Amino acid sequence: MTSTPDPVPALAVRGLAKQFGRKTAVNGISLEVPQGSFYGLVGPNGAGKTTLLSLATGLLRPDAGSAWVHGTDVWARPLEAKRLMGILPDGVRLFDRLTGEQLVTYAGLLRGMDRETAHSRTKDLLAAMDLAADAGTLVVDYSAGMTKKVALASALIHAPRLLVLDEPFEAVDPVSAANIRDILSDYVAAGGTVIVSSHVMDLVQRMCDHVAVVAGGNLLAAGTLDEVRGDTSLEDRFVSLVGGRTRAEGLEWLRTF
Ligand SMILES: Nc1ncnc2c1ncn2[C@@H]1O[C@H](COP(=O)(O)OP(=O)(O)OP(=O)(O)O)[C@@H](O)[C@H]1O
Repeated sequence: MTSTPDPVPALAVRGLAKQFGRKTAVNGISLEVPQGSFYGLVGPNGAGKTTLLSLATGLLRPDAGSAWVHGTDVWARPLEAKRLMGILPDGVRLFDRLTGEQLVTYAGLLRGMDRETAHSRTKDLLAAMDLAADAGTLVVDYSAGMTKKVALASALIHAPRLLVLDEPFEAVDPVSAANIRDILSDYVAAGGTVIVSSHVMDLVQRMCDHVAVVAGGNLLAAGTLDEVRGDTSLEDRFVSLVGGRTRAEGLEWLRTF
């Protein structure tokens, strides 16, 4: 017996747009993220990646457009949609006067988990993130990379079907990053879907099977990794799509010694 693939994308967005004053951060983007994909979102600084992910996950209200998670309208049925998602937002404040252990457990309790399950999953997650020794430390005293990891643990605790991770590897050491990559790969192999935004092309190229390139609030390319990069590297394709390579003219004063 052959099973037919589920045609409902893990995330679908149509015509998402957001303006901040006169700045168009996201300029009517439509995109589909297939179930079971490891999807990379890349773009230069200020491209609109964080804004796009915030609009798509219900953190920021769009001026126009819609988003669906596994067919559930994010803005019409937010509770249902959020139950399906684990989100690692960029730069959002955590309850940092809790210890790492309290914060992750609290995330589980907020998701309606019983205390025992929340405790045991917290223990597993802190060990997987190499934070077990700092479980009792206040999050405010964590380093940037430790904070990123504890936020990721909080996003994973309810075993969501879709993980949306904004710059998950920023400030994370290479050993922890490799451990996190393994966790995410296993999660995708088990049928979960991951969306990561990243500036690190090499990482996206090694980890992701799909990629979207965003610049100036527009979607420049999207598809499987091979469709987007063609026969070049993702980095070369990115530079040719986005442009912006400049010679350091006007900085002659920096070479006067
Ligand atoms: N709250 C805000 N108020 C005003 N402008 C904003 C706000 N958030 C984002 N912007 C602007 O929208 C544009 C897109 O920003 P966004 O943070 O989405 O980019 P990004 O691709 O995530 O960038 P980076 O890779 O540097 O994190 C930028 O020009 C930014 O200055």
